[in-house]
Amino acid sequence: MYRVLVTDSLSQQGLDLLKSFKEIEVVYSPGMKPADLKVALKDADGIVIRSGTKLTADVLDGQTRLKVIARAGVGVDNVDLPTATRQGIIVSNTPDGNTISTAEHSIAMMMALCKCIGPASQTMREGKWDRKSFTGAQLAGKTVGVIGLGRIGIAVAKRCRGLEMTVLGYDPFLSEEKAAQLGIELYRDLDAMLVKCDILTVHTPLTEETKGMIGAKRLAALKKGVRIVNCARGGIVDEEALADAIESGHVGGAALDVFTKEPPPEGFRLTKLPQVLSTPHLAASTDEAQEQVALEAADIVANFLTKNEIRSAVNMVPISGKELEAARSYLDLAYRLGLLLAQLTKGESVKGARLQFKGDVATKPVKLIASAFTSGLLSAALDTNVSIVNADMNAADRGLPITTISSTEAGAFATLISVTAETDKGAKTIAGTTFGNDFLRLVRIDDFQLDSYLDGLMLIFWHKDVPGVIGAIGTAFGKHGVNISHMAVGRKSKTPGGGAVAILNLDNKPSEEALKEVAGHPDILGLQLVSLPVAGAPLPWLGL
Ligand SMILES: NC(=O)c1ccc[n+]([C@@H]2O[C@H](COP(=O)([O-])OP(=O)(O)OC[C@H]3O[C@@H](n4cnc5c(N)ncnc54)[C@H](O)[C@@H]3O)[C@@H](O)[C@H]2O)c1
Ligand SMILES: O=C(O)CC[C@@H](O)C(=O)O
Repeated sequence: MYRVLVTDSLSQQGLDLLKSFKEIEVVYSPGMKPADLKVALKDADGIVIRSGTKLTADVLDGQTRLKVIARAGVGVDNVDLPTATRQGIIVSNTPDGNTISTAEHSIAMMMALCKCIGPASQTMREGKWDRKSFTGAQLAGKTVGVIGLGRIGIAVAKRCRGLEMTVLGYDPFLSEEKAAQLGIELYRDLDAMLVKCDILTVHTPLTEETKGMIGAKRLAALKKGVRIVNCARGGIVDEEALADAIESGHVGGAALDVFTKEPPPEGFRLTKLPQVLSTPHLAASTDEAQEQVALEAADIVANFLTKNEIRSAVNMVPISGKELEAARSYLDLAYRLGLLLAQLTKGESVKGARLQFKGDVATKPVKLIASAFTSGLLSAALDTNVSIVNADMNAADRGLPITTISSTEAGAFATLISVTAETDKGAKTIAGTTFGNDFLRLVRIDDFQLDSYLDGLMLIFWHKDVPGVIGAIGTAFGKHGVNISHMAVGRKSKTPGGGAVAILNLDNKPSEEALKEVAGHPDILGLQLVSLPVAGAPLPWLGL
């Protein structure tokens, strides 16, 4: 049974969807305190949050059971992504569900600000009929500057065009062609755009670069009387500088849905100013948006836990459920090769690894398949869960280069993954292939070609290619009650008499005594017992 926490208010449709999975127990606890959250997460496989829950480094640190965080909304600035990633926790958001509602809110705020709706309504509530104090501005014919032209910025720009405004835009990642199609005059220099705006609206994420992007200097450079809208993230427009600029009369007013600290602290200057219209982070709070993001977030968590599908992850290579399914046997193969190589190089100091993808596997997401290999290679050595989410980060932390080359040209096999570990003792290469979708095979150990199952307990022994060795091992294991389920032998040359390697797949673990007896055979040059997950086991490379 999987346990999923929901720690912010979530629409009923999302909760119902989560509860409809019989494998999932839902704990709905909106507004949980950080200290309780840390404890509750110890017994949770997944969590669904909105912007109220702060998954800080402290809260996430040491959470070994948690596998997936779904943010019902866009911004993941309330999740410590490096800590989540380091621990192999997938973080997903629902990027599309609240775009329109948030764009509409931005337009509503812009309109209301320009028409003095907030303060005028307040005077009416107070029983006054005051027509002299309020003179608004018409939007048609005004110039609006949109910073950040992603989903919401573009939806806002389109609506502004509909209101007959001139739309200027600044976003380093939008092409001139796309901007032209949308009727947006694109600027590559933010300061050149700012001096032209009657209204400025921001729609970027909060990043190191965008934090305080509109500070005192840029506010001073704006036209006198400019109006500012922020329905993206608090802090993109510097709050202190904005309050100063409004009090000085340079900025005409501001409409704010978001704040650096939410809720803002007692005595917060900005929201007290009459020229400021504010809402408590409400842009996405519509029935439609909340239903949509809740359904998407519930779907993300449930599908990950019950079907191992990864959707809208923000901390790993993007991959659709279909692509993941198509690459699943290769991910599993690469993970097992990594795990096997780690055991074969035990006691050596691994300096890096080289991967070669040949044939069909090269048409799949090889970066992710390489991460699955790395998760296998490192999971034996690290006591943290190493999955495709955090494998590359863990390798980089250890200064372990993992390089890949791929070619769609098939060789002797329709598909082949070869992996080589460079260690202080030299290089060790193994290679594997898939037989159908479900059968994973080891086909090479160094210079030996063979065909062995890649699962469960495997006894690998290097021996002289002379008669009697295999029979003697069979007899010894028979005596000690060890059942052999499969055997593969490979030798370097085509003719007998040289070196050979054999792999026995075993149903049960041989005793020390049995291993000693086998190792004592005069023609056995070395042996190693290794262990891989049984075929069809849960997927450790996904953190499961
Ligand atoms: N108030 C709310 O309730 C609410 C609801 C939804 C989203 N949001 C916030 O709105 C913002 C935009 O969301 P979105 O879905 O459009 O995101 P998005 O990722 O689709 O778009 C963000 C855009 O910002 C641009 N950008 C990034 N850095 C920039 C920079 N330095 N200068 C200029 N442009 C830059 C990106 O290129 C991108 O096009 C986010 O901060 C999100 O958290 C708020
Ligand atoms: O959870 C919310 O309502 C806010 C959502 C919004 O800030 C977002 O980034 O999607």
